[in-house]
Amino acid sequence: MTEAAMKHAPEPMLAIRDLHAWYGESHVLHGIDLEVPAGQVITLLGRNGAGKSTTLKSIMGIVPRRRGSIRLAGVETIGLRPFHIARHGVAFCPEDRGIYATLDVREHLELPTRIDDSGLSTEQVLDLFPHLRERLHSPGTKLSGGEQQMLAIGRTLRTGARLLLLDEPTEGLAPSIVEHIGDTIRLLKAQGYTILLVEQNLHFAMSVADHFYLIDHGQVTARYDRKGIEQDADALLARLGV
Ligand SMILES: Nc1ncnc2c1ncn2[C@@H]1O[C@H](COP(=O)(O)OP(=O)(O)OP(=O)(O)O)[C@@H](O)[C@H]1O
Repeated sequence: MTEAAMKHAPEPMLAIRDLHAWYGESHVLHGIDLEVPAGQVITLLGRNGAGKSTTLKSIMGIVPRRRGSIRLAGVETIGLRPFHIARHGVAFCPEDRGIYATLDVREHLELPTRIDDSGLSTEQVLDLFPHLRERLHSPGTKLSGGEQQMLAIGRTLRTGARLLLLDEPTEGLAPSIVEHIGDTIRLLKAQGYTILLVEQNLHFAMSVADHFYLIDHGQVTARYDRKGIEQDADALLARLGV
């Protein structure tokens, strides 16, 4: 690309450079570099403990100590607090889904802070996940794992965020529900959302993602496009230990 073309290239939705993160004395990310272009689905793959969740949490600013650069649509956020980072249009679905016993489905959907008016209404979320409409007054923890995951994703869509960070959305779910989550991710992508996904299920990841990063010991050790991941899938499955 010429210098002039580079000047006019749009900033990626998310650009991470030389990201380090620590829990107390424990140094767990060792210079992560990654880019998430707007409108794409990117998956982080890696063994347990590799640093995938910590990468997502670092983007949200909820890791105690981090260093490097995390730019959201060109804006540096490494020094910002979580609330301010969220206002730049990013929302996080944690691995434990963050669903409460004391709130019912409707309350979970009415609780999120809206960053602007582009967030879905509760009705629009219920149209996307009709199962939830039938469970509107059920306490969050009485829902099945799949319903909890739909609620966790639905809650992020209420905020108006356009970059969604999903941590292992298919973990522990039955195949038909995994398929529904896959359909939802493809639909969100078609609607222009950008998604950064952590996933252990390689076949699921291959069915939704455009690009893949392999994380090992807090570093990116490989990058694949769709074609590359298909060619390397068997070796990768052995490497991931799944
Ligand atoms: N709150 C914490 N306090 C201390 N160490 C932590 C904490 N959370 C994670 N770690 C450690 O940081 C490293 C990276 O963990 P992380 O959860 O990011 O890995 P992961 O790739 O997401 O794997 P998993 O699927 O097991 O969550 C691991 O060694 C883990 O034990």
